[in-house]
Amino acid sequence: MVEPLSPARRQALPDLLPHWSLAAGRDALCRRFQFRDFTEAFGFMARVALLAEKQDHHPEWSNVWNRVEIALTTHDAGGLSERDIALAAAVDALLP
Ligand SMILES: C[C@H](O)[C@H](O)[C@H]1CNC2=NC(N)=NC(=O)C2=N1
Repeated sequence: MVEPLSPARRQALPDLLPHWSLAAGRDALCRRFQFRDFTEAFGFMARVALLAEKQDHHPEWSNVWNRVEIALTTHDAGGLSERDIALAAAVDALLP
């Protein structure tokens, strides 16, 4: 079991992760990414996959050609946890 995100950290989310928003109807952080083409989008996904394995925390995501949508939530916590913040920040750091 993983600790759910504290109310204070939850309140800080917009400052901590300004590019991510709370999903409608579920406790998840989401962000859409757009790239030049499929090769770039898939290259990004490959890098995120390596991060996910390193952090043992895995995204829910979809890809349509040059677009990637990521949702982060912690199944073991039944909602957001610090693991989602850590992975979102690491994903952001991949981008220029
Ligand atoms: C056993 C393994 O550590 C867990 O199942 C991990 C793997 N990746 C995970 N990813 C996500 N998003 N949530 C989890 O609760 C989770 N748990």
